[in-house]
Amino acid sequence: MRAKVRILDFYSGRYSVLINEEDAKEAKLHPDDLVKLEAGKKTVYGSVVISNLVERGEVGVSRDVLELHSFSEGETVGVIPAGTPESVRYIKKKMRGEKLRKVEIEAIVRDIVDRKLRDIEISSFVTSLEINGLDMDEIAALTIAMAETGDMLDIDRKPIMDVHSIGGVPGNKTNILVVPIVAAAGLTIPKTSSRAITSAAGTADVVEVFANVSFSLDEIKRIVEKVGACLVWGGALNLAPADDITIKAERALSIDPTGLMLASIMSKKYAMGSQYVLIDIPTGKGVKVETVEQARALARDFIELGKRLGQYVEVAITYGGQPIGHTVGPALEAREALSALMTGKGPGSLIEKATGLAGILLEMGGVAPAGMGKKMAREILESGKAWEKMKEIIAEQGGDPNIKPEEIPVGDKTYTFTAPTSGYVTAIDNRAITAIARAAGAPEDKGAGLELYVKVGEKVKEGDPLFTIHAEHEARLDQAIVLARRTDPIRIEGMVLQRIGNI
Ligand SMILES: O=P(O)(O)OC[C@H]1O[C@H](OP(=O)(O)O)[C@H](O)[C@@H]1O
Ligand SMILES: O=c1cc[nH]c(=O)[nH]1
Repeated sequence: MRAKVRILDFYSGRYSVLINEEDAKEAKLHPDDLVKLEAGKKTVYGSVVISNLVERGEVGVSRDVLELHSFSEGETVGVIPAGTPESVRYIKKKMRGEKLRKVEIEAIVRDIVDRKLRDIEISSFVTSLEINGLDMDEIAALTIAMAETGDMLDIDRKPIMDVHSIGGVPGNKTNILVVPIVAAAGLTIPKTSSRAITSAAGTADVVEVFANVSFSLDEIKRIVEKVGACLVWGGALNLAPADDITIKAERALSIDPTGLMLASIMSKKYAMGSQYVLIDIPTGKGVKVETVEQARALARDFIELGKRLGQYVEVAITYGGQPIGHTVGPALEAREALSALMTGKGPGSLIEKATGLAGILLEMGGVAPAGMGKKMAREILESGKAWEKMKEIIAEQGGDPNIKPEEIPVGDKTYTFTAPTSGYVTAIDNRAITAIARAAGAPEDKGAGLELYVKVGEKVKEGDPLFTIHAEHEARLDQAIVLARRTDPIRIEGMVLQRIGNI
């Protein structure tokens, strides 16, 4: 059928195409059927919503659809039932645990990018990868398909360095320090990050507190050519565009299937033209990788995938047994990261990890002799050169380089938990900390999160503060308090852990 476009002022979080009830009956269209809107050479896919909000002969498009193509009011378009895409058959094949061929993976990625696959099918794909996994041939095919369905950055500088964490550990603002340290040493590092996947704040969510993170590829090229670095959100670019779409499904399920994680990270690095890549694998209880053996196996996969893509990859297995630094949540983490850059001082875990990772990159990039990278990274941080570089990045990304970290607003609805007894902190539950920060509203509410006052091994007295929850709304604070009471995320014990009787 042909119909006139009516622009409807709503976002539905999906690509909604409204069809009048009578028209739908005649065209045998049902709710959630996939339809193709054809306007000249441009084709857009969306899901049918049957509604008399539109007249007969009209097709209503939501604001989401307009993001794919700027239809004009009254424009005549073809509305064509699209049927089930062939790629759904391949998703089912993966559900049965079968290996996918390269062409099948390419078809799935193309259909994700073209929005031919709906949320339910994308969630099924992500779930099938969580359950049945991918082998290295499939991962390489997925990585290349994800990169090649988008744009590629071409920066005329060498070497191009990059760093990426697999995430999972709460408070991981580390790369906000690593990038300016490495760039201050004269290396080029165009860093893209995703938003939170399983955590309460991805690096892009944190940087967005004090600078813009959404740029076009041309703008990124300009920023990186000028200051040697950026800290931007990969999802804003047409860079590996399937990534941000699958991440939405992952975030909703709070899962990050290993094969998809490899492809997600490495497709972004490939598309940015990165030649030397450092991968951070936080390892410990309650994060994505719990044992050093698992971390080593994953490291080998990253290195092998890098070889197939023509990239030199090194991996750092880092301690992830408790949160990094003392803050969790976008604004609180932004305060901590900026203050560490500004003063060269901060929590041991943050400084130690950031200078350790930056040091490896300085050695990989050939500006520090072997074994001297960490020392050089620390000098760059303590001398204020990293902060000067960070100010340049902030200014280029539209933020205020004179920002005062302590003035960044954080959630003013607060509640502090105290030690119920004297003893030692024997464990901090990563998963519970993340869940509490998310219950408080992070990452969407930038001011929500947690401030932690203790680390594992520290001695506390009864009544000492353990952590404060920050929220922007009372209701979210209440939810977070209930969860914190239920999960008891900081374990305090005396030196005698258990008494075993003589029976
Ligand atoms: O912890 P979760 O949310 O699972 O993982 C997502 C985070 O991990 C990576 O960190 P980085 O950008 O390398 O610093 C991603 O880009 C993102 O910021
Ligand atoms: O960018 C990232 C980081 C972690 N996991 C992913 O899937 N992508």
